[in-house]
Amino acid sequence: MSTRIAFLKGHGTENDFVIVPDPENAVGLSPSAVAALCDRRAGIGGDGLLHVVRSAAHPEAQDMASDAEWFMDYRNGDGSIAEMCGNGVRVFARYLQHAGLVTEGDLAIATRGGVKRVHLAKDGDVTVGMGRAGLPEGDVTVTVGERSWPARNVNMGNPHAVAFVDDLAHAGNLLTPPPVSPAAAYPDGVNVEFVVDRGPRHVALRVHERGSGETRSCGTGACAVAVAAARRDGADPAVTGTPVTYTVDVPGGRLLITERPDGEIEMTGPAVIVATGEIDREWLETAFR
Ligand SMILES: N[C@@H](CCC[C@H](N)C(=O)O)C(=O)O
Repeated sequence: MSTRIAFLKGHGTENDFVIVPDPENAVGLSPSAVAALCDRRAGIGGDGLLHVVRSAAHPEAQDMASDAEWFMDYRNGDGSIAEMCGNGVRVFARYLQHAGLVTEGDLAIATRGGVKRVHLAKDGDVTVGMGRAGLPEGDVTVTVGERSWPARNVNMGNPHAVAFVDDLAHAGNLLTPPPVSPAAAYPDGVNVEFVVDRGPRHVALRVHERGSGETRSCGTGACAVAVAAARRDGADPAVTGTPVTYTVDVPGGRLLITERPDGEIEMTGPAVIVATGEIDREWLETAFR
C-alpha cells in the first residue's frame, strides 16, 4: 500500500476544503483524522473536507449510483458529518473537472441531501440545483451578548437560523456558537446567518457554521438567507409566480441565488482548485485514529 494519500485544496468564495479523492472508499477517515487534516496549524487546513467516493462504493450513496456516479462525503472541520454543503458541491464538481472525470456542462453529484444537478459553465462559474427550502413553523431567536433577534428557521438539507440585523458587527467575534432558542428547534445543531441589506434584492451575511465556526462563506446559508429575504420582502415566488434572484455578498465573495415559483433554488458562484499534494499515511493512521 502506498505511504502517501493524494489530496487537493480548493475553495468556493473562500469556504475552503481539503479534498481527498478515494474512488473505492479505501481511505479510512475517522472524525479525528478529518479534524487533524482540517487543522490550520498542525494539518492542511480547511473549513471542511470533501471525500470523493464513487456512489457505488459508499453505503450511504449506493441507492443514488444510477443517477450520480460520484458521492460527496462531506465532513465539517471538527470531523462531524453534515447533510449538505453548497460551496462544497461546486468545489467537488470543479475537482471532477480538474481530474478529467467530467467535462464542462451538466452533471449530477450524490450528497446526503440527495442528488444535486450541477452546471459547469464556460465562464468558470458553477451552478447547483439546491432543491427546495424547508420552512419549519415556530419562532426562533438568535442572541449575541445583550442583543437578540427574531430569526427564520430554514432547512436546506441542513439547518439554518437567519437573523436580519442592523450591522454585521453586531454578530461579534463569533468565536463560539451564538445561542439559538428554543434549542429544541435544532436538535442536531444549527448554522447561524446574520444578514444586512445592501440594496434591492441584495444582502450581505456573516455566518457561524455548525462544526466549523465562522467561515468566509456558506452556500446553503446563502440560499437560506435568500429564501428568508424573499419572504420578508413579499417576493415569495410561489405567491408572485415570478422567479426571484438575490445577490448574497459573503466575506469571501458573492453568490447569486434564484428561487423559482416551484420552490427550486439555484446557486451560482465560483469554485477554485488551488493546490495538490500528498498526505503522509503513517501520520494519518497512527496519530489520529
Ligand atoms: N459551508 C457549507 C455548509 C457546511 C455544513 C454545515 N457546517 C453544517 O453542519 O450544516 C455550505 O457551503 O453550504
